[in-house]
Amino acid sequence: MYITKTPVPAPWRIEMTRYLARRANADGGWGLHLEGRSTVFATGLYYVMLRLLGVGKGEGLVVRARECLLGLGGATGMPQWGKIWLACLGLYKWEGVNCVPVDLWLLPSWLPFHPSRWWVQCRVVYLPTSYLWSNRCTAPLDDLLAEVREEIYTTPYSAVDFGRHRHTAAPSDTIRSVSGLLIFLFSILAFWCNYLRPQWLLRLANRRVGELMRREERNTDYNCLAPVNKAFHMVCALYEDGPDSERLRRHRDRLAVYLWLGPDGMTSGGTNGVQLWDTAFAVQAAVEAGLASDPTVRASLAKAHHFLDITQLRDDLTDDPFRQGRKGGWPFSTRSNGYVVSDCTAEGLKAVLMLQKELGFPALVSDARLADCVDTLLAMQNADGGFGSYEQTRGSPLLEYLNPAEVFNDVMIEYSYVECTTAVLTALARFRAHIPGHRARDIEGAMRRAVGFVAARQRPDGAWYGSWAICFTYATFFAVQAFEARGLQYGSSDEVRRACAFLLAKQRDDGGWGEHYSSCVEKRYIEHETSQVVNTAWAVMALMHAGYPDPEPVERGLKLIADRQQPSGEWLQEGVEGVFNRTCMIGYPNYKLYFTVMALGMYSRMYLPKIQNRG
Ligand SMILES: CC(C)=CCC[C@@H](C)[C@H]1CC[C@@]2(C)C3=C(CC[C@]12C)[C@@]1(C)CC[C@H](O)C(C)(C)[C@@H]1CC3
Repeated sequence: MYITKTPVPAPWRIEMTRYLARRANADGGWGLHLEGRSTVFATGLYYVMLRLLGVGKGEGLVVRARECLLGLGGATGMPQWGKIWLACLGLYKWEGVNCVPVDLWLLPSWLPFHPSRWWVQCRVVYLPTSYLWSNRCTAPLDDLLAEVREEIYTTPYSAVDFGRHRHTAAPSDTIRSVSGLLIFLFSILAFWCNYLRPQWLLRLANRRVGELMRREERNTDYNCLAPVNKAFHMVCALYEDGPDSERLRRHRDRLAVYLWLGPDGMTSGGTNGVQLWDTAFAVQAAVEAGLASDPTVRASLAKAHHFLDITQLRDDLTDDPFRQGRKGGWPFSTRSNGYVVSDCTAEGLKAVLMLQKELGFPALVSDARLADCVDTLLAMQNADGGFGSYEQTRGSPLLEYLNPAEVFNDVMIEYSYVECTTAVLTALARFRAHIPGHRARDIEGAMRRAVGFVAARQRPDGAWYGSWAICFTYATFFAVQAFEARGLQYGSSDEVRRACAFLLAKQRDDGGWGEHYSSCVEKRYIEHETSQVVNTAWAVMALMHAGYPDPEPVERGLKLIADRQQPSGEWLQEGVEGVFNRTCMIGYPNYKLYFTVMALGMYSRMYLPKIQNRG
């Protein structure tokens, strides 16, 4: 907003500053995520943000943040993604940013390292940043920027030798080191970009990148895939189309979709919301708990049903060869986001099937549209039998050697995930039970290969590693459902028995489960200081899906969940729930509301009748 001279409304300034003040660590800095220790990446960018929001150099929040930043070595240690922003603002020189050449997008797509083969979240970030880097887009220096320049380094700005800091990343920020191969390639590419590449080729590549960017904007109603590429696109729109352009105006109109005003102030979400995902699970929880006969809940389910109907993606994109087929699928948030996600599609499909085929809701979504959904899912399966997030895997894991980001691991290509795979498998099973005539053999084959993938991913200790929430309890909750969908439970499957043994070994004296987010980072089960209702809900549901014969551990877990429910009906916020890229945590504040209800409901459906029969 600062670069494009988009005024920040006064309430936003106040609330964003309040958010940063409430979320600052004791050392004055901020981390990569809500609970993380301070890094140069976060502290440096938030420092600059506070200053641009008008907070004075001498104010406490800013003074403490500056001390923290300089204590961590100053902004030269910023990872590449942060350096790009500083360079756009003229607070860092482009010669100190490793190259992101636009030329990449002119290469033929059969090349094994072509950007179309990268994970879409990564690809969409390097598209606009290639434009910004290759054209050295820099905001004009003004008084404020000139001041801030002098505040973020341990030496005066003029004394920083930026060219020497291309590969510098502070120890606090280095989750992975950039490969020697890439450092070598960077120097060749920099030479090409700086000295050899003819101007006409730069113009051609700029035009190509511009077309691809406009396509992304058009296809997402100017939201773009996520806030990271959205912000870069908005700056590109200024440089390509000018300050008064229609394109920039449309970007401005779509800023607020990412902003979230909560009790701590205003922040940005990782997406334009969690609408489809939360709706699909809330529906499943209500159905699981047998609440659909309650008139209030039924009215709310009817509205959810309408939302599921209007959020389904109804067509494939004809103008974008890089995009996965999406007809009949569901996105994570809203239809305007437009990107199909395998497990969002699966959970959406399950919710619609429950409502329409099991509870007698009207057929808003026709069988033909449900069949489109299944076709799209089947086309997303990977060669290893698993399912990725947005697309089929298109490149080799060797591409990780070309990952230029210091802060994110395993982001270069799509991988198969246990959670996504199970979600799809269970959705296919439910679909086949209701519509047995559509591609029954393909579905059977896909299910067989999917469960094979899940089985192969089980760890020797019986658990599965979770990629999208914390962590082993989450993935194990999914994985046992994959076996259940194939008729395999405690009595018939060794894998399921080992999964139960793992979970039982982690149950705590108070009956709950509590997993700390560092499980994701360190890839081993790490206890939280306290039991967590969300982990507990996943663990007891896993035991129930597994058909674990003894209800006692399940009951003890549910007792903890019930005891923590507030008189208002809600559960209070506990530790952060989600994760991406192994290291970055992300909140899912509704998990504590619907997974708890789902667990309680599942028990009342499965066990209570048996107990009542026993008298
Ligand atoms: C690269 C950066 C920092 C971009 C912004 C963050 C995005 C990459 C994150 C934010 C939310 C996020 C974790 C999400 C997902 C992918 C990565 C996202 C979009 C997906 C869709 C992957 C599949 C998962 O099963 C699930 C559906 C839970 C999540 C939802 C949120």
